[in-house]
Formats: sequence, C-alpha cells, structure tokens
Amino acid sequence: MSQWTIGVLGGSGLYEIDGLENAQWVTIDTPWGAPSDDILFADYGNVRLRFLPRHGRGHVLSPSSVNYRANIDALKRAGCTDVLSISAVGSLKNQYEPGHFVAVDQFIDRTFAREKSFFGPGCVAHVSVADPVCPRLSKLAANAAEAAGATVHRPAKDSHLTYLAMEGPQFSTKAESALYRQWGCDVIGMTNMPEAKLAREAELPYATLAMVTDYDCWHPDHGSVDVASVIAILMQNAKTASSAVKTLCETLSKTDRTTCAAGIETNLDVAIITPPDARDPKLVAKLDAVAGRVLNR
Ligand SMILES: CSC[C@H]1O[C@H](OP(=O)(O)O)[C@H](O)[C@@H]1O
Ligand SMILES: Nc1ncnc2[nH]cnc12
Repeated sequence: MSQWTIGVLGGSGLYEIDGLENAQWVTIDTPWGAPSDDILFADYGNVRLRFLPRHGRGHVLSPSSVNYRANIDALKRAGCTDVLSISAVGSLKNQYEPGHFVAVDQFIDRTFAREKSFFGPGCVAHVSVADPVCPRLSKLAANAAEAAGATVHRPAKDSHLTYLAMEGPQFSTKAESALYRQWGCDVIGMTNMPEAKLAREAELPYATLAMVTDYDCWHPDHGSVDVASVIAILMQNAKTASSAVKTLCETLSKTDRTTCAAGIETNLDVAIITPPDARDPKLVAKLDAVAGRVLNR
C-alpha cells in the first residue's frame, strides 16, 4: 500500500494544527535558503502530515518576503507526495461570501518581486502550468472542507475558479479590483504564485483551499478590506480549516495513494531543455531534491 505524505502550507490565521500524533517541529535546510519556519511533522493514522506555516509562526513574513522556493524544496525534502495550500482570499464575486471556501483551479500571476523558478542559467526548464492544480487533491480537499461544515465552491465542468495573485502587501485599489472582476477572476490573494508554479517544477501535485475573508474593495454594500476584518473572519474559520485538514488525512489514510493521473509527478521528463553536458554542476547540485529524479539518472 502506497502512503500519502501530505504537505500543508498554512496561510494567514493557520499557524499550527493541534491534536496530532507524534507531532514535532523539524528544521529543514535547503539550498535556496531558509523556509518560512520549521515544519511540523506528525502522523494521522496511516498518513504523514507535514505542516508549514507560510508566513512563519507569529506571521512575521510578508507575501513578498516568503521564500517560496525554500518552502517547496523543504516540503519535497520532507518526503511530501502532495501539497495543499490553505489561503485567505478576498472575494471578487457576490456569491463567494466571507466564511465560504473556494476550490480554485486557475491562477493569474501578477506578482513581480519574487523568485519564480528553481531553474535558470546552467539548467533551463519550461514546465506546463496550463492546469496548475491537481484535480484529485483539490476534490479531496473540497470534500474534506464540506465535511468540516464549510460551504465550498468548486469549479464547474467547463468553467474555472480563478485566483488573482497580486504582489501586495497593500490591498488593491478600486480600479484594480474592478479590472480583475472584468477579467472574470473569482478571488484575490498574495501568495499562491509562484508557489503553485514551483510545486509543479518540483513535481508535487498542488491544490488550494481558499477561505474567503472579505469583498476586497469593490462591493457597494461592504467596506474596503482591512486586516481587522480579515482576522475577524479567520478567527471563525481557522477551526474549520484545521478540521478540514484532519478530515482530509482521515480520508487519505483509508486510500491507497496511486500515481496522479494528471502526470504531475513526471512532468520534468519533457521540461528540461539544457542537455546534460551543458548543465552547470552547481545548479544541478542545488536541484537535488526538486529534480534529482531526472537529473541524476
Ligand atoms: C492577512 S490578509 C493578507 C494575506 O492573507 C493571505 O495570505 P495567505 O494566502 O498566506 O493566507 C494573502 O495572500 C495575504 O498574504
Ligand atoms: N482582498 C484581499 N486582497 C488580497 N489578499 C487578500 N487576502 C485576504 N483578502 C485579500
């Protein structure tokens, strides 16, 4: 039986998960620098859980100063088979009310001040992020959130749920918020890019459970978002989010983990363009965890 090792990136309001078996915080070093915090290693039945608070305990890192490469590399080094992000978001449509969860399946990346790839000079790769979310993990996470009592919005058969990733740390202007609504975006946040792209480069199936905390600044009947209103909703939701994670683990512990049908775990087979004799050995060494499967064969 193949086991799940589920990595969870806890967003704003989710800095710890209690009531876990054999829980201990473990320091993991990476060639990309330090991850946001130690990683909480724990067991949940048959499942191994690896929890990393994205902003660090105490919320000390802004979205632009999170070391996304180190976080994904560390989760890979910690043996994760899959990565679930839990994220606070603003709603860009009336139907996504504060307190609801949204199982997003698309992103628009408007971030600009972050390292976005593990690859670069000396080893170039172009992965596909046409479908950046693992449909299997997303569905399992949405089921778990529903079982934990949340209202969950899922993508319909021929339509997507899109997360606009902005740089921040300031929230949007009304003109920006209106523009993103015109683009058809569903929710807005500051962290899921380049996280999702890096997870794909590391061949880790990735999904996001977005927790709606506010209506950003476009809604005529709601005031513009501020941290206090976000925190107020997060306080009510953190319990649901952590119980969704435990419910997900319960489900996974009863399921044999098979290879992801979307081919995410082998996507580097067709992504690296630099031939072996032209690769920079220093970069190749740094890529041991994320791409060792293909580079060391
Ligand atoms: C505290 S509101 C803004 C903050 O919350 C979201 O973070 P995360 O995705 O880690 O929950 C948003 O992206 C901003 O970083
Ligand atoms: N309105 C918003 N914009 C960006 N990130 C957010 N996180 C929570 N609410 C947000």
